[in-house]
Amino acid sequence: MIVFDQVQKSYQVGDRAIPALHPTDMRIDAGEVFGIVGHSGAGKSTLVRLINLLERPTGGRILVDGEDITRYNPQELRAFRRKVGMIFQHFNLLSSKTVADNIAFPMKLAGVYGKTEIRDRVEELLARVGLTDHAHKFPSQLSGGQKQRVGIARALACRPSILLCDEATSALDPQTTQSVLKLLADINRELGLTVVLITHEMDVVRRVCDRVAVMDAGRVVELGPVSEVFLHPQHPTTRDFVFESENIDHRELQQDLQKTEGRILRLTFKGEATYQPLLGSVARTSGVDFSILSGRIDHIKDTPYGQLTLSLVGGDLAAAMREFEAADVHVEVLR
Ligand SMILES: Nc1ncnc2c1ncn2[C@@H]1O[C@H](COP(=O)(O)OP(=O)(O)OP(=O)(O)O)[C@@H](O)[C@H]1O
Repeated sequence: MIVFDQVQKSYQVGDRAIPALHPTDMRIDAGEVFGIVGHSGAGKSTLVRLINLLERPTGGRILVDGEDITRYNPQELRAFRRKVGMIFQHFNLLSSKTVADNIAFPMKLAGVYGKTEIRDRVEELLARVGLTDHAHKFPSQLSGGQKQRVGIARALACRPSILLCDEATSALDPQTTQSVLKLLADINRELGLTVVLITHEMDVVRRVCDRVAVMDAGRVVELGPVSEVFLHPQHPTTRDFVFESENIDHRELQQDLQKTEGRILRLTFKGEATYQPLLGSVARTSGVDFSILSGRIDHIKDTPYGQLTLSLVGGDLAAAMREFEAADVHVEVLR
C-alpha cells in the first residue's frame, strides 16, 4: 500500500518556489489499478514521480508498505527502486540495444542477477508481452505498440510490486491503446502488482482502473471508485473529462433540453439492471410517456452500465421514479 501523508512538492525556479502539489493525503491499495487524470500541468507526473522518489517531496511522508521511503539511505533507495517499474509515453528505449538487451538492461544495472537468470527472465518476458520473434530487432524496427510492450517487459524485469505508467498510451492509436491496456490489465490480475496510471483520457480510466484521482492545479479534487466518479462526477473538472470522453457538448445538450417538454431525468443502470426491459413496464404501470434524448451502453472495467436521458410527461411521475429506484436504477432529476 502507498500512503501520502500531507505530501507536497514545490519546484525552485530562481528565487521562486512553484507549487506543483499542494499538501495531499491519499492511499493507493496494493494490487489495484489506480488512475490519475488531469489536464496538462495539473501535477500528475509530479505526483507519480514522488512514488519512486524521482522527485523528492518538499513536505510530508510517503509510506510504502508501512515504510517511510523519504528516510531511506542510498542503498535502501536503490533496492526500493527495483521494486518500482516505470513506463513512459515515448517508451525511452535505448536505440543502440536490441529488444532483448533493453529488457535485460535494468537487471544488469542492478548487479545482483546471474547471467542465466537474466537470460531466462528475458525469454519469459518476451513471451509474456508477445515479442519472442522480435528479440534481436532494434527499437527503430518496431511499431509504437511493440515499443511500449518492450517498455512494459523492461519495467517488469526486476519483478516490481508497483508499476508506474506515465501517459503510457498517449502516443498510440486507439486500437493499439486497447491492446496495451489489456496487457496492463492482464499483468495486474496475474501478477497482483499495483499499477498507477497517469492519463488525460477518462476512457483509459474507464477501461482499466479500479479507482481514480482527478487532479486540478496541484490538488486532488475528486477521488473514488471509477464507477462512482465516472457515473456521478461532482467536481467541474471531472465533469469536463467525463463529457469529453462521451463526446457530449454540454452547451448543445442544454439547448436541446430547453426545447423539450416535461421532467428530464438521467437514469444510470449498472450491472444486470443494464439489460432489463424496464422502460416499457414503467410506462405501462405509471402511465408516464417518455422520449429518449440521449443514451449509451458501455463497460466500466468488466461491469456493464447504461445511461439514458429521458423527458417524461403525464402519468404518475413519483410512481415511475419509485419503480426505477426499486430496480436499482440511479435517478437524477435534471429539470
Ligand atoms: N522540473 C520542474 N521545474 C519547475 N517546474 C516544474 C518542473 N516540473 C514540473 N513543473 C511545474 O509543475 C507543475 C506540474 O507539472 P507536472 O508535470 O507534474 O504536471 P502534469 O499534470 O504531469 O502535466 P503534463 O500532462 O503536461 O505532463 C506545472 O506547473 C509544471 O510547469
